[in-house]
Amino acid sequence: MHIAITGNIGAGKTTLAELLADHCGWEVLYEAVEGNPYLADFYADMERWSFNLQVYFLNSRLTQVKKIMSVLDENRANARLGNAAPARTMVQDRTIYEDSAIFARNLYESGYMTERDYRTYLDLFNNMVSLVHPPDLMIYLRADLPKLREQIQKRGRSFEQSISDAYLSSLNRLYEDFVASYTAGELLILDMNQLDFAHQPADFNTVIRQIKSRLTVLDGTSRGSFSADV
Ligand SMILES: Nc1ncnc2c1ncn2[C@@H]1O[C@H](COP(=O)(O)OP(=O)(O)OP(=O)(O)O)[C@@H](O)[C@H]1O
Repeated sequence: MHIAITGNIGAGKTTLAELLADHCGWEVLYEAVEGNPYLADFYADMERWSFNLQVYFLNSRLTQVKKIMSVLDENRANARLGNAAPARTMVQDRTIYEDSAIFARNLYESGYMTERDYRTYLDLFNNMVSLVHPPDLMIYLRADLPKLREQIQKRGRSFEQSISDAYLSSLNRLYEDFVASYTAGELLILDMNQLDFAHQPADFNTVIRQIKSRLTVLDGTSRGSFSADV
């Protein structure tokens, strides 16, 4: 099973992924911030570094997807052979779809990426995404601006403190568009303005119940596909 957590900067994806790993024994593929050679430069000068960062993220996301595909292949082979090994569930902290439909699109629409670079990026994205299966379940963490701000401040990464309200709001608008038209797989929306699963066990139980009920309806459903246009 492949589960993805999607949402704006500071929405709580990493926290949820960690809790799911602890509670359900699922394996998480995190978005590596340490070691990202462009992120700090990008926040200091988006126009200069937008294309470089997007290519970097595309590649790292494809690496994750290849790992997930190999685990799912292994699950299927074990099931075919009647092997008793339990099927592994992989949790992905942000998807390749968000890089294109939200971050790259926002940079292009805000004038931080040229049309030439954006078209090249989309060609690369569409080529890559044709090899990718959507997750079985996508969990969208919806959070308003004050919530995102609070989280970004609390975690205190220095290069993220310069992120503007306008940037976060544009991303939120694109996230809402993305989720409204997402039909490639099962989708669960969690309202992070109301839920505090990191500190309230009752909230975490509610989330777990909702995830489990979505997973039970998955049997027998077919998967969709995804591509992007300028
Ligand atoms: N395609 C992208 N383009 C620009 N910035 C990106 C892209 N993907 C990720 N980022 C940035 O990389 C950093 C990743 O941080 P992290 O993995 O902690 O995620 P996050 O979005 O802050 O999630 P959360 O707080 O919900 O766990 C953030 O600053 C995020 O905005």
